[in-house]
Amino acid sequence: MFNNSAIPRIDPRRPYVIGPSGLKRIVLGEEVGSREQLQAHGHSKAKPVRSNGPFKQRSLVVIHTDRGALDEAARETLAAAAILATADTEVLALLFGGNADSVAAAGEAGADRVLLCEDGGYTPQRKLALLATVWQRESPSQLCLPDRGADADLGRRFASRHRLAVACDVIEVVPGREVRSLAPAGQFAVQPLPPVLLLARKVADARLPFRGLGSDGGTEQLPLLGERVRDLGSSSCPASQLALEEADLIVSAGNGVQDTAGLRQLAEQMGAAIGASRVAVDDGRFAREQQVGATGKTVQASAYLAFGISGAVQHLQGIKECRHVIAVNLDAAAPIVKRADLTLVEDCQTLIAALNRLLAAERAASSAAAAKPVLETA
Ligand SMILES: Cc1cc2nc3c(=O)[nH]c(=O)nc-3n(C[C@H](O)[C@H](O)[C@H](O)COP(=O)(O)OP(=O)(O)OC[C@H]3O[C@@H](n4cnc5c(N)ncnc54)[C@H](O)[C@@H]3O)c2cc1C
Repeated sequence: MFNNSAIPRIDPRRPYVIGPSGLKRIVLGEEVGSREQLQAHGHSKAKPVRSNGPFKQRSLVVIHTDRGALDEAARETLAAAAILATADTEVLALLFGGNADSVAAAGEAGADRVLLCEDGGYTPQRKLALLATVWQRESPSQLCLPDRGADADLGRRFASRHRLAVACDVIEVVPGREVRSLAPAGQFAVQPLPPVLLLARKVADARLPFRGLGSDGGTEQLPLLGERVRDLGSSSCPASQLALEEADLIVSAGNGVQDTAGLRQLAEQMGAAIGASRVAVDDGRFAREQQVGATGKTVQASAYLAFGISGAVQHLQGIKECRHVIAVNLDAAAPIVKRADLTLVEDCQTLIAALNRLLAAERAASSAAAAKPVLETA
C-alpha cells in the first residue's frame, strides 16, 4: 500500500523478513524478502522526509537514552512507530536524558518532533507524572516503548495507573487491528491493538528509507515534576568491588594474558572492573565470578578491553550489550576482531606494561602539579 506522499507505507498484509533471531520483522516494500531494497535505502545519504504533515494524530514514543545516545532498541522502536504511521500521523519522541545528538538520531530514526527531559535517575513517580501530562496535552493514539529496562517499567506503570490495555514483547503489529507477542514455547499471543505497546528487540529494521522531521519539527525541554521516591544519588566504590554486570569499564583477560599482576594493576589505575575468559578462569588465574560469557556474566560496559581473548562464540554472548569493544591480540584473524570496534595487533604483556608506565607517569605528573604552590601576583 502506498500513500500520496510517494513514500511506501506498511501493508496490512505487510511483507516481513525473518530476522537473524528467527522473528518476523516489520519492513517496507511490496514483497516478502524485500531486504535488499531496504538495505539499499538504508545506505542512501539524503533520505526524504516521511511526511511533512499536516498531522492530525500522533504516536508517542518514550525512550530512556543510554547516556545521551539512542541504542538499537530505541531506534528500532522509533522506526516501528514511523513505519506504522500514516501520512497524517506525527511521530513524537519523548527522550529522557537526551541531547542534541540524540535529537538528530531520533529524527533519522523517524521522529517528527522531540520532547527532551533530564533523566533524573530512578524517579518513577516524576516520570509517570510527566508522561501523564504529555499524554493529556498531545492526545496520542498510540504509546510505544522498548520492552526493556526503565522504558518497560514506565510503560507498565503508566498502563496500570491509567487502566490502559498493554501488549508486551510485541513482535508484529497489524495497523488498526491486532498485535502479536512472543509467548512461551515458540507460540504467538494475538490480541486487539491496545493503546500501549512494549516492543521486542528487532521488531523493525532501524535503517529506514526515509527520516522524520527531527529537530525541524520542533524540540521542547520539559521539567520533571515532584517525586515521592527520593533518589539519594550514587556513591563510588573501588572498581574491584563492583559487580561485573554493573561495570561501565571492564578490562578482561584471556588465555593470552600471562602477566596477571600487570593486568590487575592496569585495571586499578584505570578504575576498571576485571573480567576473564573461561580458559583464564579454569586455569585459576581469575575467580569464577569474573568469567564473562554464556556460562559466566553478561556485561554491558561502555568500553570492554579484551586482552588476549580469541572471541569464541560463548565469550561473545556475554559482551553483546557492550558499547565499544577494544581487542588486543597477536592474531589479526581472531574472531574477536570482527566484534571489536578497534583492534591492536600487539603482545598483551608489552602493551599492559606500557599502559601501566604511562598511567603511573600521568598520575605522578598530576599529583606533582597539584602539590605545586600557587604564586600570587600583587
Ligand atoms: C558449553 C561451553 C560454554 C562456554 N562458556 C564460556 C564462557 O562463558 N566464557 C568464555 O570465555 N568461554 C566459554 N567457553 C569456552 C570458549 O569456547 C573458549 O574456549 C574460550 O572463550 C577461549 O578463551 P580464550 O579466548 O581466553 O583462549 P584461547 O582460545 O586460547 O585464545 C587466546 C587468544 O589470545 C591470543 N594471544 C595469545 N598470546 C597472546 C599475547 N601474548 N598477546 C596478545 N594476544 C595473545 C591468541 O591469538 C588467541 O586469540 C565455553 C565453552 C563451552 C563448550
